[in-house]
Amino acid sequence: MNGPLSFSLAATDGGARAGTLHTAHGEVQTPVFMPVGTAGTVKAMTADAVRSTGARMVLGNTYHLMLRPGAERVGRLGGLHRLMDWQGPILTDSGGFQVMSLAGLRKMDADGVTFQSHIDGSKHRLTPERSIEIQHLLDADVTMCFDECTPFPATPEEAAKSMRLSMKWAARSREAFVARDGYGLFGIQQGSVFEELRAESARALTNIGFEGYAIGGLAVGEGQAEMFRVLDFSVPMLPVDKPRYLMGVGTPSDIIGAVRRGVDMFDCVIPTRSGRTGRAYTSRGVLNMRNARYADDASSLDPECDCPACTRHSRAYIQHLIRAEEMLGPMLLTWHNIRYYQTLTARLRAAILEGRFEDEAAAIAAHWETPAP
Ligand SMILES: CNc1nc2cc3c(=O)[nH]c(N)nc3c(CCO)c2[nH]1
Ligand SMILES: [Zn+2]
Repeated sequence: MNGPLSFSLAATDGGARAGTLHTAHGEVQTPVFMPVGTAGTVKAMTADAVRSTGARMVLGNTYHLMLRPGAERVGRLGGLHRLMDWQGPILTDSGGFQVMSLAGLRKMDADGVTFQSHIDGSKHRLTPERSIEIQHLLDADVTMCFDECTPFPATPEEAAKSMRLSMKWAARSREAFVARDGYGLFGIQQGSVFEELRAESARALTNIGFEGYAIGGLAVGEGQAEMFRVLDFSVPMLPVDKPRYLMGVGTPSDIIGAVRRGVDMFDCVIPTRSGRTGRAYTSRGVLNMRNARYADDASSLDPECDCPACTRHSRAYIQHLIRAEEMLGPMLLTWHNIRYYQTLTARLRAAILEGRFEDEAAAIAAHWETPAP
């Protein structure tokens, strides 16, 4: 393909959108949910299993991969696609968020952040230039700007200072990014929960110009109502012809509400992390598969799901695997949860294309109300 990663809008239904991302590693239909593959693997899943869920784009993390196995090593070995044997597009986060939430001893300054590895205590430094270089070595189709996710809650003064630093880093990220056909750099809007700061951030990013725009600084403890309130004014500030990516979101109900407000792309650890802890996201709500009530339940985990866990096994078997701490337990539940999230976004996309988004959203949510059997 010629030119940078691009986005084409196929339909809108109210605020909701259906479109296509055109990337160096293929097309991706939106709304899209990207399974998190933090350290170069979607935990407990082979690449074939991830693909069989319908997922076409996954997320990787600069922070984890720079510490282990190392960015230059991943580059020498042919990049993340080669290592993972993943043919679809990969989006990598830029490291700032993970440093603040994971690393030991860290020192932020106007130029970047110095921190200690949570793995072996070794010292590292990330600047916008180094983060962009690492993401290039990883061969990410979508590179994220190096930013600071403003902690929540923040005063307007704290949020303004943090956002303005991220906007300086966004300009330096753009400068450092090496353009390649089908690859793109996304800016990340900050400004916490304050409308004027969100507007200032959107203006700064639009003036620099990016292939996509992320909404950062949310899903940090503000709660769903506050997140939706902020999205109501933040999303329309972003260019209508570029993809909007809400970072770190979320539950199925978060995703429906954010799609309603014009968000196109999502990533979240919920389906993978909760799968490993025995929680299943199903058409009838969330089931805790450790629960004794499933010991003799020969029925399917989710009667509406076509994944191996739901078509070839029973709730009783899955409960046994989780209780016995068998590896197959997290594998089957992760597989199912990722499949559930892919089915959700595919249903939302189909509904938007047919102008029946609200009906579909209501039908999906109605089933959650029925108490889990
Ligand atoms: C779980 N909630 C969440 N909020 C986020 C907010 C940000 C953010 O503001 N900036 C960057 N670079 N990443 C973020 C990430 C990691 C993406 O999964 C977030 N994840
Ligand atoms: Zn299933």
